[in-house]
Amino acid sequence: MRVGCPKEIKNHEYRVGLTPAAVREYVGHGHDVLIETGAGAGIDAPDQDYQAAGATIVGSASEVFERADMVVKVKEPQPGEWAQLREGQILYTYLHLAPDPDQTKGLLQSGVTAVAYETVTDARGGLPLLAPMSEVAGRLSVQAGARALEKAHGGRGLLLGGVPGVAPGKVAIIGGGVVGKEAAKMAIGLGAEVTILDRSIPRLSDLDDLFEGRVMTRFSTPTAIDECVFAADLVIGAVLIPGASAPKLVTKAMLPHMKKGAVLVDVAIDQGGCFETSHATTHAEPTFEIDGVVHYCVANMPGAVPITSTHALNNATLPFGLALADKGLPALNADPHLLAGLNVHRGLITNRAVADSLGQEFREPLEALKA
Ligand SMILES: NC(=O)C1=CN([C@@H]2O[C@H](COP(=O)(O)OP(=O)(O)OC[C@H]3O[C@@H](n4cnc5c(N)ncnc54)[C@H](O)[C@@H]3O)[C@@H](O)[C@H]2O)C=CC1
Ligand SMILES: CC(=O)C(=O)O
Ligand SMILES: [Mg+2]
Repeated sequence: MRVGCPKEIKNHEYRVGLTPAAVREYVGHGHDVLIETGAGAGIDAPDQDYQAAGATIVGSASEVFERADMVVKVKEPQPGEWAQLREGQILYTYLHLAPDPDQTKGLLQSGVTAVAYETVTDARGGLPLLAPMSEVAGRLSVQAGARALEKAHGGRGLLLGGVPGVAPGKVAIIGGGVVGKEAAKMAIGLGAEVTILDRSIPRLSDLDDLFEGRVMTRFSTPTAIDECVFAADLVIGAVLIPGASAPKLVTKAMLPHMKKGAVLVDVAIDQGGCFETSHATTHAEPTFEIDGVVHYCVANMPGAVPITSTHALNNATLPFGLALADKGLPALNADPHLLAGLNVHRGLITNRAVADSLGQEFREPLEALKA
């Protein structure tokens, strides 16, 4: 198969779909790999490294889209990219379609077969291709929140860890999955007072064991959310219902009851956000303020640390990517976990949560693949 990787074009997105090490594996499996010139610049991987791994460097993204049987990316395709996709081609990347009807329409019209990293599953009920970026974003969320809390950045002017004799800041983390756990580690490391809210009692129990009393856990009800959000200096939104739009757990009406200059970091923004007042921002302009509350809603947080993120992402995407390249569409029939990643195929939506969130028709993926 001919596998292609264009340079990412989203605002301040410096990750790349394939590392030279991944290219070497695809080439070792007998595939041709096309890399857009400069695609690896953000991870300090020049064209020569890709050539040494066996790739062919091409001069433009359009050549990658035109010649590749499978396009490997990081972020959801941008409007100029949808137009270049076609039937019979596989797109392997993050998509986050539930809150994005325009992109969904673009993909449906292209006829492409689109496998979304964020809905591929594993045997333990996890999301193995989302997890590495959730680890990065979870850790970054506290860094971003701490910075936004600085007075010059619009925040309360509070140091999360306090100092001897002065109380630390309070951090409320809504959603105790991968993002929530990593955020908690960082917030504890800074010395903050941390509460994690989740709807899963087994998850709260695991977190309680893991942190040995260093975090408070709360079952996530509207009342518990009110209490924690109103008391917090920093709130991190980290909930997920896989594939679906995020539930709005912090409403606009709650903002006036929060501390002035408190910070909301909505990591779940890529699924539409879990704060009613969130809208996606970019690394160029990451924050905005509503009712005295600073919002940070960057939808590609891991793009800020592309070296760490790209290697972590490739570690996870490589085995499934090789299966797709080796077998083509039958790889989806052969592996229910990879099949769970199929979101769009030849003009059909094949992920139920995506279809339901968008109010569109759902087609069983195995049935769609037969069509
Ligand atoms: N903005 C960015 O750059 C990035 C965003 N993300 C996003 O972060 C979000 C979280 O991802 P993960 O931690 O990997 O998901 P996860 O599935 O590991 O954890 C989500 C948690 O939310 C909990 N939850 C669901 N409904 C809840 C409710 N009403 N109240 C409290 N908890 C609730 C679940 O029980 C689960 O423990 C996702 O939307 C993901 O796409 C991930 C990476 C980067
Ligand atoms: C998961 C995601 O949206 C990201 O890594 O950018
Ligand atoms: Mg995103």
